Amino acid sequence: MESFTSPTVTQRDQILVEQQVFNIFKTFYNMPPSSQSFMLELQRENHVEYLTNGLKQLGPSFCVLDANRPWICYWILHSIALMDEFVDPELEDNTIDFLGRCQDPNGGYGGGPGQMPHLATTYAAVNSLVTLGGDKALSSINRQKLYSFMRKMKDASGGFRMHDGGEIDVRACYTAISVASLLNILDDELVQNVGNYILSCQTYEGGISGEPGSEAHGGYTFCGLATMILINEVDRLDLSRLIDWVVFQQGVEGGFQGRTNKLVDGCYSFWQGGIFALLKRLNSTKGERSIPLGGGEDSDPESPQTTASSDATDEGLNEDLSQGGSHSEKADQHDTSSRVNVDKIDHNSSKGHAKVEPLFNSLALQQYILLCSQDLNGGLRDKPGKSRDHYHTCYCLSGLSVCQRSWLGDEDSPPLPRAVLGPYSNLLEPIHPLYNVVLDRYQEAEEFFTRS
Ligand SMILES: CC(C)=CCC/C(C)=C/CC/C(C)=C/COP(=O)(O)OP(=O)(O)O
Ligand SMILES: [Zn+2]
Repeated sequence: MESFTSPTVTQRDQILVEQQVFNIFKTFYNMPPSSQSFMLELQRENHVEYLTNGLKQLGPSFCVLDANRPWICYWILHSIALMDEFVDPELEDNTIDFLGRCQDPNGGYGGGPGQMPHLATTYAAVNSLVTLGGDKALSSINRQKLYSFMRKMKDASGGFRMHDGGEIDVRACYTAISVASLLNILDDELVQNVGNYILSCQTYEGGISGEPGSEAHGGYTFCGLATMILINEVDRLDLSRLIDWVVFQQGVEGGFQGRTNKLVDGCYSFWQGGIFALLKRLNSTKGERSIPLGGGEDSDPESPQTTASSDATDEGLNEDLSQGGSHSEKADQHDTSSRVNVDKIDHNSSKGHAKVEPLFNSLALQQYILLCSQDLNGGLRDKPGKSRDHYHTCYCLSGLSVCQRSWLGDEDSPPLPRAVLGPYSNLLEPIHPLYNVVLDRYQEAEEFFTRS
């Protein structure tokens, strides 16, 4: 992965994007209601066609982004799953076989058949197989070898290397810990000192950088926060400053920027939006941790004020960007007693949820995704003027799913229609925010890897 070298944007770049976006909004608001409904509609059929065509091209002759083919599988399969669609059985079979050929005999997955195993493509391949689901896909993963690959990637400092001789960064920590957790092979050896590494990457701004001394960035903040939750050390982070940082990354356009003074981009709908989904669920984790989020003094999950409200309030949905009241208190001491991931976010429990108000403007983000990032012919993009691609399609849709549920206290009930911008048919499948896989696919995998 390249280091971030693109310069801070000039005021002119910023004004140009704002103008472009506001022109889109102006045109939209001047349209008759029937055309407005069309503009806000998720063009499911076109997206599925664009994605399915992409998947069909993944053969030996597919050379574009050659070292990224498991990623292309994941971006496409996850996007299709978010829309509750399926790929046909032959294509599914071919994809499982293809990923099998990317699996290294000594564990882990490379960017294509015969390529050196890499933690990022391992994460993409595993998430792809979990998304496909079923015995053939899930049992194709050699978990024993994968575990030994991960041990080889573990550095004495506690961090992980992306590949043999590769860079150590927060991405590597997240991809290793996420995969190990999902496959039920996470243990003390893998976890050791990861928390210290992530902690050393939280910057003065409150967000998390890719490596110590770099700039806070949404992609790394998501990775760092998810990792800390998975290893049960989240309360070591300064969550209050992290929240302050992330709420200020939402632009006037409604979309998120990845870092301070940069342009908004559709993919941060998930990298930044997913952070809110993680924070929202911290109060519903099993165990003793309870972090008050936007509920101020209502930190007791059993108290009447904080008992889950299964729906959003009218007042709340009409509010503009809600930045919440008091944020988290740092716990006095972190609990490392439970190294293995017993403290996962519990999506099956409807008990103990704090009253939820999003800490970001969920409707404004949905508007940015649908009006500015959506290519009506299929696929989603960074911003107006850019081309659609599978990466942005995946992360815009993942962000949209997060937005649609950002008011839900009880994840088991469907969102209110007014929490979903555009027609209710825009509603996407829920994801597990720690792994970014569709929730029911995660549940199938969890069950499979618990018993096998
Ligand atoms: C699981 C996994 C591998 C996660 C990776 C998360 C991550 C770091 C995402 C951001 C990657 C990206 C394309 C940054 C753009 O930097 P830029 O400088 O071109 O753009 P900017 O101006 O928006 O910062
Ligand atoms: Zn992007």
